[in-house]
This record gives sequence, C-alpha cells and structure tokens, in this order.
Amino acid sequence: VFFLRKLLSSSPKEMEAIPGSLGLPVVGESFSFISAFSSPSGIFNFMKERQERYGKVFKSYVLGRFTVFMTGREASKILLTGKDGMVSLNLFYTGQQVLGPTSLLQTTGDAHKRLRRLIAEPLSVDGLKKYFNFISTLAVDTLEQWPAKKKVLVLEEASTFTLKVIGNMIMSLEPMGEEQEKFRSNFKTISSSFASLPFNLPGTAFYEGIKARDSMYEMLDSTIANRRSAESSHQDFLESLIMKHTKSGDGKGDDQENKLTDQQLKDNILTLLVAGHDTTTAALTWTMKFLAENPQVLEKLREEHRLILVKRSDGATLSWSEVNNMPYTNKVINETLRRATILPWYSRKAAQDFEIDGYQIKKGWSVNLDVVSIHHDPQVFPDPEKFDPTRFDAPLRPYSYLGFGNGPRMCPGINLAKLEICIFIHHLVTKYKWTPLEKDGSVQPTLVRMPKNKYPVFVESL
Ligand code: HEM
Repeated sequence: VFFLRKLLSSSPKEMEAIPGSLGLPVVGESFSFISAFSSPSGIFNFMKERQERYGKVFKSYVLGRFTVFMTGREASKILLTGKDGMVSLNLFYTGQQVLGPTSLLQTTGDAHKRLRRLIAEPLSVDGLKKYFNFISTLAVDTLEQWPAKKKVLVLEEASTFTLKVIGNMIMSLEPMGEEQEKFRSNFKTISSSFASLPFNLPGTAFYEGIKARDSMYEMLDSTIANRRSAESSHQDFLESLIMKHTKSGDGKGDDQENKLTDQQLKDNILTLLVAGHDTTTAALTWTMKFLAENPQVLEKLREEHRLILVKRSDGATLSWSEVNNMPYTNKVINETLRRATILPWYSRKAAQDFEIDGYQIKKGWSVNLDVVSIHHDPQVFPDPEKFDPTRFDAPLRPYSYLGFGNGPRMCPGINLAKLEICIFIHHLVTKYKWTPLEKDGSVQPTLVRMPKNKYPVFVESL
C-alpha cells in the first residue's frame, strides 16, 4: 500500500490545475483506455466521456504515463505545427531503444529537418516512379492467388504485400527466398517489441526485438559493404542514400550537411519500415472492409477504374500517369483514414512550457492529440460514422483532417502509401469481388488500429 501510495503521490503536482482523473494506483485508467481502444469505435468513447466531463483538455494516467489529452483544431495546430522546439515526438521507451538514437523519430529541430530532406527525396512522386512496375506486378500476382483460397485473411495478405514492396524499394530484396524470409521474421519481431514492456530479459518481447534489430542491422551492414565494393549499381533506396550521402570519398571537402553515417542510415531505414509497414497494411485492409460495407461507393470506385481500362485500347497494364489521376480513389483513401483513424493519437513531449486553451503545459509533460475525436467532429463531418468519400469533394478547414498528420512531422511516406493502395485497389476492383466471412467489428489493441479478426473474406473473379 505504501508503495502504491508513493507511486500515486509521485504524480506531477503541477498537473493539479488540469481537470481529469488519474484513476487507480499503478494502472491509472489504462484498463478503460485499452478496452475502449479495442472496441469498434476505438478510443472515441473514452475521450468523449472525459471531454464531456472535463472539456477539451484533460489529464489521465495511461500506459505508464501521466498524460494530458487534447483535441480540436486549435490544439492540433499548436501541437503539430507549433513553434520550433515547442514539442518533440514522444516514443515509448522500448521504441526509442529499438529504433536507435539517430532515428528521424528521435531527432528534433535542425537535425530533424536535415534528415527529413534526405529521406523525403526518394519518397517523392518522382523518386517513386522506378518502383511502379514492381508494385503493380506484385499486386497482380498476390490477387491471382486469392480465388483459389476458401478464406483470404486480408490483413495477412496486405502485410505480406506491403513488406515485399518496402523490402524491394529499400534494398532490392526479391519477393521470395531465404533473404525475404529472414527480413520478414526479423521485422515481425521488431514490430511486436515496439510498444512492449520495458524489461530487457531473455524471452521478453523487448529482448527479442533488440536481437532481431541487431540481426536486421547485420543484413544491412553486409548489403552496404557489398554495395561499396561492387561495381554494379542498384536502383533502390539504400543505393540512393549511400551514393548521395556516404560514398563520397574520404570526406575532404564533402558537404557534411548532406552525409549520413552508417548508423543514421540503418536507424532510418528501420524507421521507414516501422513507420510505413503496419500503417499501409492497416489502410489497405480497412479500405477493403469499408468498400465491402458500402456497395455504392465500391460501384463508383469501380467506374473510375473501369474507365481507365476502357480509355486504353493497347491492352497495356496500369500506367504511372493513370495512378496520379484518380480523384475518387483519393477521396476513398482519405475517408478510410478518417473513419479508421489508423494512428488514433499523436504523442508529443513538451520541450518547453506553453499554454493551450488557457492551461499551462510544463516542459517534459506527455501531451497526446486525440485525432479520433477530430475525425468524428459532427460540425466538420456530419453523421461522422457514415462512410462517405464525397466529404472530400470540397476543401476542408485546416487541421480538421489529419490522416497523414500535418506540419513538420507530416508523413513523408504519403506518396508511397497512396501509390500502393491505388495500384492494389485498381487490380482488385477491376477483376474481383469479395464477401466478408465474419462480422466481428473489434480491433487489435496495438498502436496501429487493425481489425482483430484479420478480416477474412471469400474472393471470386468478376
Ligand atoms: C496509409 C499509410 C500511412 C499512414 C496513415 C501514415 C500516417 C502517418 C502520420 C499520421 C504521421 C504523423 C504522426 C505524428 O505527427 O505524430 C506519420 C509520420 C511518419 N510516417 Fe507515415 N503513414 C503511412 C505510411 C507511411 C509510409 C509508407 C512510410 C515510409 C515508407 C511512412 C513513414 C513515416 C515517417 C518516417 C514518419 C515520421 C515523420 C517525422 O517524424 O518527421 N509512413 N505517418
């Protein structure tokens, strides 16, 4: 009892002025938070209940942290685009250890800007062109297997697809074979350690995650060494970063600003994998789920994709310019990311004292932006539960839609994610129909919201 009292009394005294409850000793409000998180409406009810009681800013103690939750367009503007150095990203301890100190997610200010510039270049629309054929062929090959299966677990299939895409983009990994298997198994272990309990003991998820990370880094080390010694060149992400930023001779006269050390290279390749894989997997899975539940939307989407086929008489497959001209598909993606809100809250740490909605936030506090409530605000999105892509017909007010975030930390993988989804959806809706096999609407209580039942469907050719 003494220990529990001590723990509770160690709650920041300054937080007293913030309305809200810190819940039970030790666990705080974690149980109600997790149970809301894995319900079909996600953290929405947890947030709504407290927002009604305390207002748009309230405190809680969840998942081992004293946290201030905030919502609304004003809060998102301040937290996401706030003055330089006001907030930093707030990873879980295990995530920090696994990703390494030079990860984009752990840098701030000018160092963050510089790293982003280097990383964003190969992820630009132009930089992505060279991966187009690989992604399209892989989507066709993946879908061709589906009708022969009694039950397709969409989540698993989407996960395999997106991992093969990123493995190829980053280091030209072949979609099949031993290397791919090793990459996949290491990545899965790393992924499940990302927000695990912080005990680095044999057998724990954290320990296994660090081991898998080291094995992934060995793979990268040997690929980097091969690239440096070999004459042949590859058309991948690793090559472009090595060529531009680390391969430039003895360093004399080099532009240090544009160089990455091997550690930075590896930490950030892993960062892209971690940040880009589960999110795109979830987005693809939710897209299929919402389309199956909304046949009119599916029909309209099919129209857009059939027109592409009709317009073309040469029988060629999908082209780059066609993917860049799919207005309705883009609205479907936006609406999916609004309804599913794959990353339900964006976590920050106050890097200095500041004021928000009349409350004093102190340096070091953990502040979370509740994005689910922003995406379900009936003032901006009338009948918010309804899946309706036409909401995006007209431009929305700034900071009311945050599917890929906003400000200096806005998702640098937006083009890649959209490209993968557009290509996959094109081949899917023009050739197949699918029927959901279970109606369980719950989600996995992981950081990225995924359907719990992996979304099993039955697939037929059209
Ligand atoms: C549909 C798929 C995706 C969604 C919904 C998504 C969403 C987001 C969001 C909301 C953020 C900002 C989070 C915050 O402000 O705290 C973010 C950041 C980030 N995303 Fe994505 N993302 C997706 C795909 C990708 C892909 C494919 C990649 C890379 C290959 C990627 C790499 C990153 C990175 C590195 C950051 C951190 C940026 C920084 O801190 O400067 N994401 N993403």
